[in-house]
Amino acid sequence: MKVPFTKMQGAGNDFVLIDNRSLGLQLTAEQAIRICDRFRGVGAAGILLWEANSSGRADWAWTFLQSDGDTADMCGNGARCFGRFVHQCLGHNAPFTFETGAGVVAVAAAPNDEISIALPEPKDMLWNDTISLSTSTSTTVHFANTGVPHAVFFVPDVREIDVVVLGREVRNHAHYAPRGTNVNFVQVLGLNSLAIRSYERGVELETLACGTGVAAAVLIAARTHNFTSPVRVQVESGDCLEISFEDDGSNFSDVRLIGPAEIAFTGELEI
Ligand SMILES: N[C@H](CCC[C@H](N)C(=O)O)C(=O)O
Repeated sequence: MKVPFTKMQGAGNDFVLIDNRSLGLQLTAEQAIRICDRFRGVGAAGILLWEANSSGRADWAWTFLQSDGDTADMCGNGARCFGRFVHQCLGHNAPFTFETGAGVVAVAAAPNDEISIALPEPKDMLWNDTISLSTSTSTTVHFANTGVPHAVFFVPDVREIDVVVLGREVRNHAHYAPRGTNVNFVQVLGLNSLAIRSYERGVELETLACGTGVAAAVLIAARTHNFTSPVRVQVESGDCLEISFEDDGSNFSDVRLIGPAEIAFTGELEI
């Protein structure tokens, strides 16, 4: 079966998008791994399937498969790419909602040809937690689930971090078992300005950007470094992502991720 796809990237986090509204495609883990393979397939961090929503809670739904073949509840950069893809296919830029494993996400066109998404309400936030690592027995770590789980470490210089080695240790740490966590190393550049490098579960490597990780880092910084909305975050690709939010001092709401989402190329998969 020939399946048309669009390869997209948002701040360097890349995805294969498929309009599955009428195809009835159900990809196996092996197929997803093959498609995402950078040598044998298209190459991507994940696959996003655009589907009809059956719950009545949103306009559309997606299925999100990562490059290891597993599913994940949410993806911030993927959601912006999904927004651009749906806009492109429908031929207009009207706001819409879609259902993810983490709840309903709202998409809107933003200035400068960017896309804005409203993330699910953050949960399980924990700051100034400690974890013992091979490099130090008591390291301060913060945590937030912004659709998917994120550990956050503040470091003096993100360039000095071995993201793959340290990220993998934390991702597989007993502290976050059994589901594991994404891991973010964050440098404060100034008030309301961060640089970040992220190790992603499901890709099992550093990626060039992680949108939900950026959101987690910003919300933690609001509590630990008095950050206020909006916050600009420099990601590993060199792009900048923006997070805006409402904060009543104890709860966050209306958390939005704004940034680029671009089509790289289109093609046909043989499935
Ligand atoms: N790249 C994503 C996160 C994917 C989620 C995933 N890596 C996991 O939690 O397993 C983002 O932009 O938010």
